[in-house]
Amino acid sequence: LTRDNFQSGEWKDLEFKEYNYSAKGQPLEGGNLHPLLKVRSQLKQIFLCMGFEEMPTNNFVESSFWNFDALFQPQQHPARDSHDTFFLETPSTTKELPEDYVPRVKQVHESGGYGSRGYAYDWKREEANKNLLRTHTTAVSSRMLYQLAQKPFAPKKYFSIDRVFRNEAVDRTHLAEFHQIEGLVCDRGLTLCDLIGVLHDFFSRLGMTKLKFKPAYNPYTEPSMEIFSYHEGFKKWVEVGNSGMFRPEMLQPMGLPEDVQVIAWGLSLERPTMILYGIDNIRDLFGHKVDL
Ligand SMILES: COC[C@@H]1[C@H](c2ccc(C#Cc3ccccc3)cc2)[C@@H]2CN(C(=O)Nc3ccc(OC4CC4)cc3)C[C@@H](O)[C@@H](O)CN12
Repeated sequence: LTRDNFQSGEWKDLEFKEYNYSAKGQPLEGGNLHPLLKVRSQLKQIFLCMGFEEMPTNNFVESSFWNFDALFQPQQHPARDSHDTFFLETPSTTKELPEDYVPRVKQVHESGGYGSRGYAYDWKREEANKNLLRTHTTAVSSRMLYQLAQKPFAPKKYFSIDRVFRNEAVDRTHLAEFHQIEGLVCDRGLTLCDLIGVLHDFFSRLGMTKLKFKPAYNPYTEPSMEIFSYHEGFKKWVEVGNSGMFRPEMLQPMGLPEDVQVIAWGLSLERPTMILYGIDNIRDLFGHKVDL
């Protein structure tokens, strides 16, 4: 039956078969949410249920100052080399740094303070001005903690889940960029026990109830711990993240009260997604399939 033969009246001389009301319709090809986005919203819900606020991470470009110097990461540290970090050509430098804070960062790098000996080198403003693609969301954490220090102190719990960029060799499980997940708690009198406790709470919400911790090193946390979880499926311990207590050399120059500590941890979004979805090549997570 068409519009034409209906309007012309031709339909009266035509023969039509019975309408089959139980015929199945065409399968609807709806879209699917991307696995990364599904795991990201699951993790966001976990943080929100734990009372954490999301940090604003909508700046991929960062200054070396917030990405490294504010975190007490020395200017000669290998991670600051262009072999590990993507530096920008245009705009190559930032002009906006808090001029009252920069001298305190310079001082703590050069001669320490707050019980630290510092690194005894000439800290250069030009190095701190260099723009880069942030290598970790801890750059955002440093900005947020500095802002927190500019107001009368109130405890805070922050989280971030966003893209970070590292100039590293790519392989089956590593790309030059990945999504970092980071949580931090800022309060008076926090200890390593509080860090271990919040890690058990967080990872238990991901089904990981058997954790163990190994001493580690980060330039901006002391003590630091690698986090391992026993994977019943693989029957082995899997490294599921890194954590630590931000150093006084990072927190004190910001102006946070002396009795305030910050515990923090991080993991990637790709690793849990690949394991949860049984994906063994990270390229299968992104775009067209490139068989190497
Ligand atoms: C360039 O590598 C960095 C990335 C990424 C990572 C590592 C450290 C941090 C951090 C931090 C930090 C530390 C102190 C203070 C603030 C932030 C963030 C991401 C993962 C961190 N890792 C990681 O995600 N592993 C992981 C996480 C969850 C998971 O869930 C499965 C369902 C069971 C499985 C695995 C550990 C390793 O994969 C590691 O080899 C790769 N790491």
